[in-house]
Amino acid sequence: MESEGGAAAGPAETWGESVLVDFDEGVAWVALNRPGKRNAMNPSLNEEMVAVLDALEGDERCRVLVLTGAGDSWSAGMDLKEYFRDVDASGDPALQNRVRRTAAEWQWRRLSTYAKPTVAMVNGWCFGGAFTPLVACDLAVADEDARFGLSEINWGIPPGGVVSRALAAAVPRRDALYHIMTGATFDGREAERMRLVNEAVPAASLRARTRELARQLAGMNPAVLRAAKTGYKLAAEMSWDQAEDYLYAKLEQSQFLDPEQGRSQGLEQFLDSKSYRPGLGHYTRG
Ligand SMILES: CC(C)(COP(=O)(O)OP(=O)(O)OC[C@H]1O[C@@H](n2cnc3c(N)ncnc32)[C@H](O)[C@@H]1OP(=O)(O)O)[C@@H](O)C(=O)NCCC(=O)NCCSC(=O)/C=C/c1ccc(O)cc1
Repeated sequence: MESEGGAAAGPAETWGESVLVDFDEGVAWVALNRPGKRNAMNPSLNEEMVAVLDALEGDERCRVLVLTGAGDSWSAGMDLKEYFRDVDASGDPALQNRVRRTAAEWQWRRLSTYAKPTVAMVNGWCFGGAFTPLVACDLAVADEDARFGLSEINWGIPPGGVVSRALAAAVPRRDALYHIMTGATFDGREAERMRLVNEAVPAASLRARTRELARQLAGMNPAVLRAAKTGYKLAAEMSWDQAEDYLYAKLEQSQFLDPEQGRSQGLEQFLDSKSYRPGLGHYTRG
């Protein structure tokens, strides 16, 4: 994968056959790599992605993870042949359970509470099951001409896995039901309007804008970022009383786990040395 902004990225590492990882200044660019199949997610790609997420969690070269697709697709969703027809043909319920579990394992279970910030860079086709990792990523930037669709209804199934659950968490009800029920495609601009992605940009600036965002996150306090994003996501499922207790616990946990003691630095630099204003920017990490 080419790099922008003058930074030389190393050669992309392959993880098995279906995933590429390219490290560049604290950002791991993870590309689903079945461009000939529009990056449809088959069981072996799903297994590789579980391994990639595991490996990058402990890899210092990855401070932020960007999830994208090789070629002109982000992902055409689940592989209709290998994930559905071949598994049906096996007649093996245990196999079906295993492939479903592996897909869920990376597409939302690990990704949605990943220890590091995650950004989806939607560079093209995005269908069906691909909405799950898209919503699981913390932030998303799309090519304004990328095409999205909940195509399940077009080939005779309701959305499966947790696709509808992910939509309920991310987009307004009218938009979700319209697209679930019609299967109509929409572009990156429309995805931005319904807040499925943070922003949609022209293809020519997609990587540069994603890189800028990822680099910003890579420069921030990782312990506090982790507590902030996980706290938001999990508290959304709780009662207010539970959320208050949990978020205070999260706050105290982040101080305990933060080797740079960002809170003390932040208070000192504002109240004593008066070197910054928290309302307008960050403390300087020392
Ligand atoms: C508009 C596409 C994305 C691109 O069109 P194209 O650029 O003209 O490309 P082709 O259609 O010629 O596809 C190129 C190759 O990729 C293959 N391919 C292209 N998407 C695919 C594909 N999803 N599968 C399996 N081969 C494919 C396609 O068969 C073909 O293979 P080959 O003939 O060997 O070259 C088109 O391929 C397309 O409509 N793909 C299917 C999109 C789609 O409906 N995806 C499935 C959504 S449903 C879903 O994800 C389910 C979620 C779910 C989750 C969890 C659960 O437990 C249960 C359900």
